[in-house]
Amino acid sequence: MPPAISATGLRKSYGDKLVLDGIDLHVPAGSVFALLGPNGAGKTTAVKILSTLVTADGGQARIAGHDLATESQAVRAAIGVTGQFSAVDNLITGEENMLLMADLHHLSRREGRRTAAELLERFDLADAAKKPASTYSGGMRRRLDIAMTLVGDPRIIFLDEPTTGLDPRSRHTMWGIVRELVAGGVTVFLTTQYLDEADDLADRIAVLHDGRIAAEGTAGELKRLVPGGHVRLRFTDPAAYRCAALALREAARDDEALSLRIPSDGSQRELRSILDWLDAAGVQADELTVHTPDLDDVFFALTGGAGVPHPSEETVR
Ligand SMILES: Nc1ncnc2c1ncn2[C@@H]1O[C@H](COP(=O)(O)OP(=O)(O)OP(=O)(O)O)[C@@H](O)[C@H]1O
Repeated sequence: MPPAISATGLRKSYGDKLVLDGIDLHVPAGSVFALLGPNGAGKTTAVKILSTLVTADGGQARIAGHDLATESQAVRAAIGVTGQFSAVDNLITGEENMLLMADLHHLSRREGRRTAAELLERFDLADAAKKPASTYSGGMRRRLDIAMTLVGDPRIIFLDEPTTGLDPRSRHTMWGIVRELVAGGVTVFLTTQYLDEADDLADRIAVLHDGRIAAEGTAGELKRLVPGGHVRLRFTDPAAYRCAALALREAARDDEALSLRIPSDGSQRELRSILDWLDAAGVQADELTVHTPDLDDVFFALTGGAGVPHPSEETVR
């Protein structure tokens, strides 16, 4: 099977603003690929190019085995796109939107009704089917958008920031939808600004920064790129803290918080040696936290941003 997407050297400028400065992408069929980047990084531009909506200034790409430049019709037939440039018409009902899509795909009236009903049901929109799309919540609208895309039974789906602006429950619903699509053999190319989303959903992740792919790999591979693993010991007794700080010379001190940060890969061996040392010195730490690098570390290391708080720490008391 050809890769779902393979692109080399994609370039795009708007006026004198260089948005994509030669990016390579390779997405195996049946996988989830996340293009990760902050606002304005060029994610939407990449999606628009790969889905034939915008022409690249340079580079080549094949989508589902078809050349993007010379076989754009075949590319269009193989893909579905949903995202910031949503296809949902707010003035008509969810069902009417679906039937319009069915018409566009030349389904018979009967087939169109059946497909529409099936998809509306699948995306939990059956109850709202007869209401105008303008009354839908953000989550419902995204679900309708995806349902409309699926009318054409695409093998590759582009989801441009599928969860931006959604509440946590709708985000998780959307993640479930992506997993279902992939279980059905669809390839998903998604863009996101959320590290947890890429971590959770994607087989491979590319970080877009300054118009280039700053790094690409599995979440695990990316996390191994950056240092940042450490063990943090927290004390409530200032004397115990001082005693530990004097002995553990490699530790970074935070005198105010009475905490020590020791570089560590978080392995059992290293944890044991820290605990052994504490025991031998008769020092009692009140809290021990193991921090392994997460995608935040990767992202900020690659894009030069400042650190952010880490919700993924595991605390042992
Ligand atoms: N049609 C256009 N004309 C001029 N500039 C554009 C056009 N489309 C995008 N840009 C610019 O290109 C840059 C990348 O935009 P793009 O929408 O691809 O970013 P993005 O990563 O998808 O960000 P966002 O999350 O905000 O959508 C931005 O600076 C944007 O202002």
